[in-house]
Amino acid sequence: MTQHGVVVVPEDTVVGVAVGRHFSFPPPRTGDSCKMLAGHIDLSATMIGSWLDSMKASSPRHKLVAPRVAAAGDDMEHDDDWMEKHPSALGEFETLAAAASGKQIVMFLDYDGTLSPIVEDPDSAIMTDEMRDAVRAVAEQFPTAIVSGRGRDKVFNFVRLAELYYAGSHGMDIQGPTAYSNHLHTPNKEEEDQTRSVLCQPASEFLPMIGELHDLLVPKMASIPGAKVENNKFCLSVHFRCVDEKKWGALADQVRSVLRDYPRLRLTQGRKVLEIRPAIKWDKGRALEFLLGALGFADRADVFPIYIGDDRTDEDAFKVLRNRGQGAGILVTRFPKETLASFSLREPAEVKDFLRKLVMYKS
Ligand SMILES: O=P(O)(O)OC[C@H]1O[C@H](O[C@H]2O[C@H](CO)[C@@H](O)[C@H](O)[C@H]2O)[C@H](O)[C@@H](O)[C@@H]1O
Repeated sequence: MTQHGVVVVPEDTVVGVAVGRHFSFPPPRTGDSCKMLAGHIDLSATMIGSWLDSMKASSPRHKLVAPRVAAAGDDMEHDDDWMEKHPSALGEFETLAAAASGKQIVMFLDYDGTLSPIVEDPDSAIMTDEMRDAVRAVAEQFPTAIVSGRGRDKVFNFVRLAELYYAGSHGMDIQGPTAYSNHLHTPNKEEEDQTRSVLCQPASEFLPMIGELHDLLVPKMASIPGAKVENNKFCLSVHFRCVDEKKWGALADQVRSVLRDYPRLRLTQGRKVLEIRPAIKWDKGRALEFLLGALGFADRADVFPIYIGDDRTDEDAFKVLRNRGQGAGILVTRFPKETLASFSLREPAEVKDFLRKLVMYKS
């Protein structure tokens, strides 16, 4: 839906799922599911008339109850159905491993809600040492990238693994590893230099505009208790997780009034956050494609990208995998959600278990 020239996309909206009747993996290269979720436009069409409704819709209340933890009286019918279409990547690990067999796995990991649990204060979303060890072990086996809405430096400071690729600002700020990694099985200088030189910043011209908008929004948001503006370099996040629901309308109005003067920026909605970013054709899916190309896998049939993420912005990457007919998208969620991912995991702890299992399988 477009409101005053700004596109708003609900991120956590709980909707009915119509992605085929049964789980099929690998997913079809092109199919109804891709058409249904083609970009943000279809989804916005399901939105209820206003920003406020959209923000409220981003607070799902029905938790996903997987069969293994079902309690008496739980509404199992919907969950069973959803789980059948998006089975646990842990439960179906053998299926996934069989599909990846003989192929080069490339791992893509979202940060918030995937490697660290969602917390109230965005600056406190730390990653546990156990999770860091699991990611480090994966990166020893496969090329591994962090793909986040956060600024690249900020997400690096949380993850602190120099051997990874980082794609910050929703993929608009990409940099290769700054330390050698074992997955480069031929550690010659030329190859290492090539890897380190990977850099892509398709929205660099927007940097002054984003800075200007940040300086305008901070004093406006100061009047709304609990609101927080986060500078993610090529994007901005306006957090409302700690804002009284009665003030959400005022917050949305303030953001909308400021954005009216910036037609080259667009708005999406994440988990209790409004995300402002350049209106260019670049997203986490494009970042995934760029990195596969930089790694030399653009046209290779023997590559198996795995993308794990929890948010609406990760759907762009799941869609790329569907369109390529390659790899596996894994959605981290406790709620049944419309998604193009093939598998699911319920929380970061399960992501950690999955990463560990993958490392053990490959060693
Ligand atoms: O792509 P991601 O790495 O998932 O980044 C998306 C947004 O994540 C962060 O916000 C979310 O996590 C916070 C910490 O748990 C939470 O407080 C907030 O409500 C969530 O929306 C990050 O702070 C944002 O800048 C990112 O856009």
